Amino acid sequence: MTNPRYGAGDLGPGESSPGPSSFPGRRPRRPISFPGRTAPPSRTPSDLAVPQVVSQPEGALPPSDFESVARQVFGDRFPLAADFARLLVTDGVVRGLIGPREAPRIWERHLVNCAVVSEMIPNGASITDVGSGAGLPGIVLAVARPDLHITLVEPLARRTAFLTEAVDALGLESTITVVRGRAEEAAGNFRADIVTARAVAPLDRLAGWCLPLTEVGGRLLALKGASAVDEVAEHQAVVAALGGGSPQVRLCGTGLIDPPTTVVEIVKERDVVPPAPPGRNAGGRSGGRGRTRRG
Ligand SMILES: C[S@@+](CC[C@H](N)C(=O)[O-])C[C@H]1O[C@@H](n2cnc3c(N)ncnc32)[C@H](O)[C@@H]1O
Repeated sequence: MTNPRYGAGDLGPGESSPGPSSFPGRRPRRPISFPGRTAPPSRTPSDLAVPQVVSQPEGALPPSDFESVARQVFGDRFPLAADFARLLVTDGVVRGLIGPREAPRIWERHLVNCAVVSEMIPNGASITDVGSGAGLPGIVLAVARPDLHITLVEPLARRTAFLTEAVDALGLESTITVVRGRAEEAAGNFRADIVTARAVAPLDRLAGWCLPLTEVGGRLLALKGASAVDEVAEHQAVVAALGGGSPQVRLCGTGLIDPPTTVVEIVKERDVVPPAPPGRNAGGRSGGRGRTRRG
């Protein structure tokens, strides 16, 4: 079973470590096909007399007892959500981005679980999704909310290739940008009203990566599992030192999904100059406690 703290994406065999950062993102192109949506085979007149049943891979459509919830959450974008689901349970599984056991629960545990977070996102907001993996929650939010402008930050080439192909296949090029790199390397390159992250890192590390990418007055929305309350208690002093306000635990999708999605919301109150990495102190030797500000 997937650890909710670390999410659906698995660092499986063959995962490469990130190469040099690539800001802005590369967009390798390789077409993704949609099983069940590809051109039908040529038919003979006798074929036409027999109703064709197109079989769907497991998870491509929501379970019947969950379909009304999925339709309610995605509205008229439900068919696009189904395209993404199909992609995740086919290419996503084959390419090791989604565990095969996630397919039957892809809608409830992943798609709808992420989409309900849009309750907390105002119209037209800019979003940076850190550690998108297979596009959770970034692509899901773009599917549910065409008004958003979303940047997906992901260091692993195998995953950015999938993300880029998925964005193209879903026709989301005008609202999503894929950036290959680590969040901490992206600081200074761009900022967003809201930074999302799901199952990426403990809250202290996450705040250190994400608050520099957040506009002052903007928010970090960290999708967490049952650990949320403990993480807030453990890390709120670090969050404050990083310029964040008091972290609040919110629930999204209450009455729709059980359990609702737990989100730790942190308002960025001020900019903080990050400490220098070890070995970069003024004397050029390791062991320094912080950066010397010049000028
Ligand atoms: C467990 S996966 C979660 C993926 C996705 N958010 C989900 O919920 O399924 C963690 C992701 O964070 C990415 N990641 C790890 N360190 C990162 C960093 N410093 N900056 C950005 N992404 C990072 C990993 O490459 C991986 O795709």
